[in-house]
Amino acid sequence: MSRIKKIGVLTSGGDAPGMNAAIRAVVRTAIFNNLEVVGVKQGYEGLIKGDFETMKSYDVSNIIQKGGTILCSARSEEFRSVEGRKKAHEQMLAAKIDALVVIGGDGTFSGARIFTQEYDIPVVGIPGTIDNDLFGTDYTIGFDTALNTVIEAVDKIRDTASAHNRLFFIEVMGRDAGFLALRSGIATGAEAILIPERQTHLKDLEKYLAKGYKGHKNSGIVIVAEGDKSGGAYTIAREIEKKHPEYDIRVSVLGHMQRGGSPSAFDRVTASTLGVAAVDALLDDQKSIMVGMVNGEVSHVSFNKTIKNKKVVKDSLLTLNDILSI
Ligand SMILES: Nc1ncnc2c1ncn2[C@@H]1O[C@H](COP(=O)(O)OP(=O)(O)O)[C@@H](O)[C@H]1O
Ligand SMILES: O=P(O)(O)OC[C@H]1O[C@](O)(COP(=O)(O)O)[C@@H](O)[C@@H]1O
Ligand SMILES: [Mg+2]
Repeated sequence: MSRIKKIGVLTSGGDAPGMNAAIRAVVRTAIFNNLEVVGVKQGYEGLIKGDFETMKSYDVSNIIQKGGTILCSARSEEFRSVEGRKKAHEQMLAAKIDALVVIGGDGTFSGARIFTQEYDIPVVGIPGTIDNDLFGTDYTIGFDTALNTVIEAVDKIRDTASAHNRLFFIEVMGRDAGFLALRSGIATGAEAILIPERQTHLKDLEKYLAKGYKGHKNSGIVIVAEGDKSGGAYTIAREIEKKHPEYDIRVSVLGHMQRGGSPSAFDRVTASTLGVAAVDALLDDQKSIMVGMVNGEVSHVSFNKTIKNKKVVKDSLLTLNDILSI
């Protein structure tokens, strides 16, 4: 029999579509198992301030389809300090919260790992980030929705690019990760994809463009991940413009619209599955783990493993785009 009676749930880091579906699943699974559940507002900031709200089943009605997070999210500087985490622990003791479900990305889990090393509190993580950059899960909640949002935007840009015979550099999110750029590039038939995990030389990019955009096509799309080493879409566009004044170049930075919107069916189902799995794991006395999806099944990966290992970008996908973009 688990000793856990009351759990807290929070969302942290960049928000992602499907976080609400995960909150709903955590709250309802906890109640189903006769646990009390409190929502912690604004991620670790709320934990430090004791910003807690008891949640009932009806508090999570009508949220499965909503983007953002009803609990709000934050990037908390204070939680990075020993004092900040001490305050968070004191607030948890005062509210009699025995365990936590944290929904977020790699940073959120790094914070959770340190917290569980300092204090003996069971914490289970649910991967929620549009970046899909977590080792130990094929998908993170929000990635599929963001991907579809990017695709819709790029398709529209392609229409106007074709009408004017233009070359567009489109910047998508991903400070450290190129998964969104890579998949959206393939799905929109981009002429080139630039991601942080690979160095693309200007000469190679010029070659692609000479073959594709200036070869026989009436438009060109280069997808640039925010964190690409070339310095972002504007920088790389300027470099190409200097060498090729004959190209008609435009830049579009998609920005935070990529993080909003109603979650896709895939993200809703993944979020629901992982929300249930997270509470089940706590009831099973597991701690310091992330629940994820591998080959369609729920996986359990230690925070240590998911933090220390880097999810690998498949070379085969880059090769595939090289073949298809000629
Ligand atoms: N090394 C760390 N120690 C303590 N807390 C951390 C650490 N790294 C991240 N965090 C906490 O997790 C929060 C979310 O991390 P961040 O990287 O912004 O987003 P994500 O979880 O989506 O990757 C940070 O604002 C911070 O409060
Ligand atoms: O909203 P902010 O603070 O500008 O952060 C932007 C970053 O957040 C993300 O959207 C999501 O990153 P995290 O999930 O790691 O928080 C990145 O793709 C992007 O680089
Ligand atoms: Mg992150």
